[in-house]
Amino acid sequence: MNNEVVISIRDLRIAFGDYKVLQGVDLDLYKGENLVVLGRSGTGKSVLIKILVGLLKADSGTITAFGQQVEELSRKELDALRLKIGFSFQNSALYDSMTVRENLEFPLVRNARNLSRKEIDQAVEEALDNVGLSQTINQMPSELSGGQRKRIGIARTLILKPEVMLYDEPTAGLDPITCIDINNLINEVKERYKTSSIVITHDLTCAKAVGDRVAMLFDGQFQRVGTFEEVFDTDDERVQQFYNYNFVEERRMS
Ligand SMILES: Nc1ncnc2c1ncn2[C@@H]1O[C@H](COP(=O)(O)OP(=O)(O)OP(=O)(O)O)[C@@H](O)[C@H]1O
Repeated sequence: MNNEVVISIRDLRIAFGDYKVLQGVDLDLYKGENLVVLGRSGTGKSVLIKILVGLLKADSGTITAFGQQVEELSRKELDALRLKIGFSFQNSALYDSMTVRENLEFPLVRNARNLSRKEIDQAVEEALDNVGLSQTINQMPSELSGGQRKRIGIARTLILKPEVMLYDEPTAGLDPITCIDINNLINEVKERYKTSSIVITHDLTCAKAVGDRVAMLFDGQFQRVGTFEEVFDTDDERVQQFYNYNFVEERRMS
């Protein structure tokens, strides 16, 4: 991690009707770090990610990405920016009627990069190899386990070589061993692709394993930001409750 900021969010606000979800969010993502966003259900984590990728528009506030103020970009500039930010959806969002190969080719072809057949094949093979699933290239998503589907979803995002990765609940619905595999993969992606990442999760084991820093959202703002240990070293009841609930749940499950 270094001191270069790749995404900077200032005083971001959004409300749905009278319901204020984000109420002045400030956050910096540094180059090369994994930043984990924690928060209870409904605190606005997904809303924040959706604003970052342009699926939702904030009521006010600024986002600066790679030195450009997002609100001031033209449509064309925004499209170029979106290619630098890869979004790995919670449900992997694979196309069930396409093979793994076709799923991976899709973003390359759609973004019309004038690649040759050979270049496409190489990119698919490399992305699959980097998530450890070369052998699944001709399989259908329905033939894969939940953990494998997550990996393919991540490979499909990585194939465009984004500078920033956004992971939405990467370990949701996976068993504890598969969760460890996915955590390791997130760390490997950081090393191999030199990405900066925002990881949204409820899973404290994941937060601890991948987070260089953790940011905890409640009452519409990041109330605590720091290393995992720094964030949870507090008497704040809401933070303690979140910590205890998570680890108690995990013990119950194991
Ligand atoms: N398009 C929308 N219109 C109206 N309300 C919305 C919309 N999107 C989100 N919300 C509301 O904003 C709040 C925050 O939602 P969000 O999905 O960001 O929560 P979250 O922190 O990601 O929760 P979870 O961990 O359960 O996924 C919720 O109360 C949700 O109902």
